[in-house]
Amino acid sequence: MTLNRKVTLLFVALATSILVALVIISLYAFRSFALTSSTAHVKTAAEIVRVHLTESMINGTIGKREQFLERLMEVQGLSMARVIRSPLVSKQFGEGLQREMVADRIEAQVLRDGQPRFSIIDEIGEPVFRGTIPYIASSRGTPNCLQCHQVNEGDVLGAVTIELLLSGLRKHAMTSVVSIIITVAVFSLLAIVGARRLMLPVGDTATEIGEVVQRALKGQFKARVTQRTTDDIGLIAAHVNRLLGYLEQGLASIVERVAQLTGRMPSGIDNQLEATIDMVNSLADAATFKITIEEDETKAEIYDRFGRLLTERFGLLEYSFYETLDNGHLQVIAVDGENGHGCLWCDPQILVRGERCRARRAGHMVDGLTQEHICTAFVPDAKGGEVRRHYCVPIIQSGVVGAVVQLVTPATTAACLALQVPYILMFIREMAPVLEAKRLTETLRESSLQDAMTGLHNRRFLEEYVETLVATAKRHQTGLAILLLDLDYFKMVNDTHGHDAGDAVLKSIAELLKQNVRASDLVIRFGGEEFLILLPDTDGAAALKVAEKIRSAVEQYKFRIAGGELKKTISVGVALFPEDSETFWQTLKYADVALYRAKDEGRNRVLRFAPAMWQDENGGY
Ligand SMILES: Nc1nc2c(ncn2[C@@H]2O[C@H](COP(=O)(O)OP(=O)(O)OP(=O)(O)O)[C@@H](O)[C@H]2O)c(=O)[nH]1
Repeated sequence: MTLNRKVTLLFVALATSILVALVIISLYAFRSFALTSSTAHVKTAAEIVRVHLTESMINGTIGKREQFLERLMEVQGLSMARVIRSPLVSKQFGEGLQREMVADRIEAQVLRDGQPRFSIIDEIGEPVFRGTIPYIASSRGTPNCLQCHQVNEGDVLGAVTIELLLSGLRKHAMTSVVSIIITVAVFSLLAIVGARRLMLPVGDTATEIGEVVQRALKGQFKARVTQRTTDDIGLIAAHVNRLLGYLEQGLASIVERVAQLTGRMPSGIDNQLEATIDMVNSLADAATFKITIEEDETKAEIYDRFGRLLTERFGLLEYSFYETLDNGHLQVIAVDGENGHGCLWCDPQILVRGERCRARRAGHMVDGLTQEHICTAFVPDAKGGEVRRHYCVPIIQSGVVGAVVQLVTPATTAACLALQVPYILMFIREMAPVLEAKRLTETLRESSLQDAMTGLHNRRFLEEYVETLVATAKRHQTGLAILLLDLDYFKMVNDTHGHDAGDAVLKSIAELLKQNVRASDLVIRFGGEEFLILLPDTDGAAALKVAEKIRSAVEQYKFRIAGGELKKTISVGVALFPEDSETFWQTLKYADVALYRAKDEGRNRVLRFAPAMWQDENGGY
């Protein structure tokens, strides 16, 4: 029920109750008034009759009392007046007139007990007030009753019965009640109309707020509430509109950011807000996923984890992962959660002729969910039973298709997978650079990109990997910290303890450096006793912390050499890409400048590059 209707009903109920109460109170008041005034009138009339009868007795005209009583009947409003004798008076003066005999039970009772009786009787629709009042013998005054009557003080001499017509009084009462009803009804009506006019904007505003909130719950913040008044209700409407505007802008900017990050606008069938929240959650989960796989040791581990994610999070049981080999052939990595499986969902020819794979050839997504026969290499009935559909995603590594993820689903659930594809792509996007890094790392193990003595990456590795590193930092819009480290007075080790001792120290240092950074960070032997550490996704403060941790670890470390132990210190120069320079190599140069400033300032310290250092180095520029 609307607020307006409720208020109307309340007012109608109140007005009706007031009306009923007023009618009851008025009728009761009129009845009380009628009884009181009629009793007084009857008593007065009875006294007049008594006085007249007494006078008539004294004057000897008592025989003409009947005429008096008949004339009395002509008094307006008096319908009956009758005098009756008590047995005591009849005994002294005889029975009297016929009409002076006791006429009914009330008169008999009054003569018996000397108490007056009053009542209202309805005579054929005419309300009548009747009173029967006794005449009691009294010796007070002159003349008095006992002078003529042979009775005792207090005896009942007779009674008078008088009836008054109440129809006039009733008519007045009814007229008054009707006037009250009409007045109250008119005022109530005015009050209801006024209240409805007051409540109308409240009710309408409340209804509109309800509607816009319903829409907001579905992610639609465009609707606004009409501001009908300038009072509190108008203010509520204005506040709700401001809130909606804020939410609309907020959602728009989140949608834009999500679109930037995912390359896709979040679009729910009927709730864009929920779709956006889903995508933001997935982005966060994908970022967590990336952190996890960065710490995985091998590519196989990463593929395995991704396969489990497809099954557990997206309910996808059928899929294939392929990798491009150096000779351009494809290799099956996993099929439906199993490694070492042959080619199942594609023509095995793709393994020896990579171009046969459409995703590998084209370098973009192949949507077999909406375009059923888009790829002829796909085998839709590989497992028998229901025909399958597929969606293939190429993973670009160093500018070429390094791997292909093939998602497979029964044709009946193709639409469902199509809805999940954007979310799966977020995970693939995060996985791609990690896979590439792992791939490079794995290749490195048997390649010349590794320093033979320490097992660390070497300068050549850096030259090959730097492009990917820089692209990832730019895409993620995060800082890449560069730490250039150089052992202090290392020459002395060789000179004092021999070259082998120097080698042992360098190996220990390499281990120490690896232990003090994350698995996803890169430790490179940059020169003889010079090391480079690259910290992705790291800002200046965090980089200085890591550098200080390493410096302190080296300072405290006891290097074992033939014939004993020795202690060394290290100096560290820190620079940040792209904060310090837009090119990686210039940033590295800046780290070098900071390192040699650290050496100048006494060694065994960490120095963050500052532009002033570069100006000092270059004579003020
Ligand atoms: N044992 C050993 N020594 C090396 C290797 N590579 C470089 N060195 C030596 O490291 C020393 C580097 O010395 P310098 O560059 O003069 O500097 P430093 O003695 O470390 O003094 P700082 O000014 O503190 O750097 C040289 O004596 C090199 O021969 C190596 O692979 N093994």
